[in-house]
Amino acid sequence: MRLTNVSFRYGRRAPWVLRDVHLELPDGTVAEVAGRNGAGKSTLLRLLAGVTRPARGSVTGRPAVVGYAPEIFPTAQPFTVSAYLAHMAAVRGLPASAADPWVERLGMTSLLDTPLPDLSKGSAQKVGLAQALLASPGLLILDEPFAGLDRQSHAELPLAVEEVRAAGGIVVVSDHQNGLADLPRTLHVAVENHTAELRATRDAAPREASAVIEVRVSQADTEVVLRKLRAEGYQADLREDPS
Ligand SMILES: Nc1ncnc2c1ncn2[C@@H]1O[C@H](COP(=O)(O)OP(=O)(O)OP(=O)(O)O)[C@@H](O)[C@H]1O
Repeated sequence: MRLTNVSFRYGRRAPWVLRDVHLELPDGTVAEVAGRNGAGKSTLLRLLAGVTRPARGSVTGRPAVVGYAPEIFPTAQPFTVSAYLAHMAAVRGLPASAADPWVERLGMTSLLDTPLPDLSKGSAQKVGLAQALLASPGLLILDEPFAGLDRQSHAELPLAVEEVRAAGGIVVVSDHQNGLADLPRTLHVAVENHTAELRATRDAAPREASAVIEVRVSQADTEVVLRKLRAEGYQADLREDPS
């Protein structure tokens, strides 16, 4: 996906927020967007997501399915959580059950009958994440996704990000909370002086000397065990049973 000469301002006489941005994001990458407050991170994320169109320049190669979770989820909508997620699935031509795995992984089952305006900030954040993830996006844009999240969803989100990346997708995240610090192969995008630039790749912090432990589990438990280990920050891989 590529931004070519992209410029944007909020109104014809407003100052430019971004000018002549050139940015290339290869498939299968996670890009972390950083910059001071007001630098234009959220604006860049909206341009990438296609929610906002550039005043000048072009965005090409955007994957067909885009999931976008804004910094603040708009709760002033006349839906319960389940009705909202079913609606968002239907908009994407999917059955309501498409949201089920995310309802479970983000620990939202008890919220399903809650009207959106009654949600706490953290719960609203989860609904925003679930609607962004439910269609298996090829481009996932997350604006400060860790703010206000509880422990379960805080642990689950890096796994979700890694799944999108591993499937060849692009993930772009602004993340003051550093919730993705352990993910390898993260690109770093600096937003400053009205532009956005790729900086050196930040690899995950080098690990201390490591060891491999073999754990045998029943076929049915593999997904659960892998997820738990990864949530704890371990590198866990599935190996065919040679016996
Ligand atoms: N809807 C809007 N109308 C007018 N100006 C806006 C609008 N949204 C953002 N801006 C302005 O554009 C600039 C960039 O804002 P943006 O929200 O993209 O920055 P940010 O880096 O995400 O900031 P923060 O870290 O505080 O979230 C700021 O000067 C902001 O005031």
